[in-house]
Amino acid sequence: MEHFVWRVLPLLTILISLVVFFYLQDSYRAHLHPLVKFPRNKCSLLPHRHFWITSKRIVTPQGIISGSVEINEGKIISVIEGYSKQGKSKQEKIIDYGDAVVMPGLIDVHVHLDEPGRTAWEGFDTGTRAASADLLQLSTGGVTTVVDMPLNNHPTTVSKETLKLKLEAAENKIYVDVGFWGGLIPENAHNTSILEGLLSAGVLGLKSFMCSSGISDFPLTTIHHIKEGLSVLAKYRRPLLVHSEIQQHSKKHLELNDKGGPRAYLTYLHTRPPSWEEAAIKELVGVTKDTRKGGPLEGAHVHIVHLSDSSASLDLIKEAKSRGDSISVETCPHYLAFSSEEIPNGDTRFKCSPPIRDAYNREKLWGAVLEGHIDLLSSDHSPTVPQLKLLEEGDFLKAWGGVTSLQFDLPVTWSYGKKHGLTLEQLSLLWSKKPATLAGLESKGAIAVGNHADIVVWKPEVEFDLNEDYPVFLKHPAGFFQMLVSLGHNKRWEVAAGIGH
Ligand SMILES: NC(=O)NC(NC(N)=O)C(=O)[O-]
Ligand SMILES: [Zn+2]
Ligand SMILES: [Zn+2]
Repeated sequence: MEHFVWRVLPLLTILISLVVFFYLQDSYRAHLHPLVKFPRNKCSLLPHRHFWITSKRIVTPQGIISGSVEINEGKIISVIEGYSKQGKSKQEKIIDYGDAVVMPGLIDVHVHLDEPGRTAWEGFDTGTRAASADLLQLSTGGVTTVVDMPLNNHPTTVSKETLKLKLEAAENKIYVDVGFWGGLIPENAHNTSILEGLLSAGVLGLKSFMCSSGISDFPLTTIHHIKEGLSVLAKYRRPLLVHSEIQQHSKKHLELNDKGGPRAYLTYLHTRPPSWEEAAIKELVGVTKDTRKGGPLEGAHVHIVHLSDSSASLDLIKEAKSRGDSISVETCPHYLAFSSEEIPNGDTRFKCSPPIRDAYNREKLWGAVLEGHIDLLSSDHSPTVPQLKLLEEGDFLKAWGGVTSLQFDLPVTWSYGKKHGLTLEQLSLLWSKKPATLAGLESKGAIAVGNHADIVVWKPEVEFDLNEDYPVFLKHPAGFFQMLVSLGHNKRWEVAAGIGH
């Protein structure tokens, strides 16, 4: 790859003293949500148990305030506007962050950590370390909770027994709080006791694919399986997350006769047109009508993961919402950052499903994010071992689909978002409040009294250099930042940044 002169990027800088508070969630409803907990003793940045943090920009549900947040034993016990140090005895621990932004930690509800079974792909240790990132190294991070997907790990998490294997694998290997989705597959869709076993063992909801997942022990479900799953989910008032693509008849000749062949990104793009997403979402909204108040599936919720099509598919979701269906949708930073026109032939790091579409589609996705039609953001961090990405051959049709991005959720969203007018309040809704609501994590997602003190402190206006020794904690660093630089996105921002080099 051509060597770029590394430029300052208007990516946000995480304060050197950035502090992310992780605390044991003792009171967590363990019987329902076995959130695997970040051990307190590992959080050495702030050894205080009772302290105040002050800032001129604290993002709260009531807006941005200048004031203080009081924290005791990992819980927020007061949020005071217009706080002043007067009256505080000197031994009280007050950490003043000036005008840095204090906001709820990010909650990434779509992460594939691949453990047990495929730890070589990621694993709890590197994945959750990247989520929090080693903040003292001026890195990124800011993710205080991740919810792990039931596939790419082996065995897949499709029963209370396999959930137990996951919990055991995660113990003492995590740097942030971790929740879990269970898997809905044909084998358990009609077995109410297996699904109830999963849900009462504490998964936060279920996940299914309407097309091939690329993983043999996680087969696709039809709308009939989905209806069965939703009838159990209604009882627990939990969501079903759906990979919403249904394979349409593929014009084989088109795929391979595209002038670029399998190395051309367009060849891959043409194999998964928006009609795949539209077909799946059309079937789903035919079922979500029953989730309305008083409907036979009231209490169940359908969440469309990683939407890429900003046209017909999004229109179907908007219509369903307007009719009162219990449905929500996410998109991911890679759909908001990149466009098909700029993806180099052979660079299979950009392969994911549904595919990254053109710039017009990306701008429409941004519009939907800013207008609130897209409820939340997630990374869909779906890494694999380098050899399965086929980076040498660059065969988009055979390479593993999935983007490596977990460590970069915040800087990438903000750096592109601020150019589209994204506000800090919107950022906090998209990455904290709404994901907490989807996952049923009532004590997370906002800086509010009684909530967990999961907090990220950062400075949106400051920039940092992106260079080869940038600390990437993911197991396979060929991830987002390298993709950004390989497309020269830094050059475009250089002017915007207006910073000398
Ligand atoms: N098995 C996977 O992780 N697949 C993932 N792959 C992508 N998104 O390309 C996904 O989330 O669908
Ligand atoms: Zn998916
Ligand atoms: Zn995924």
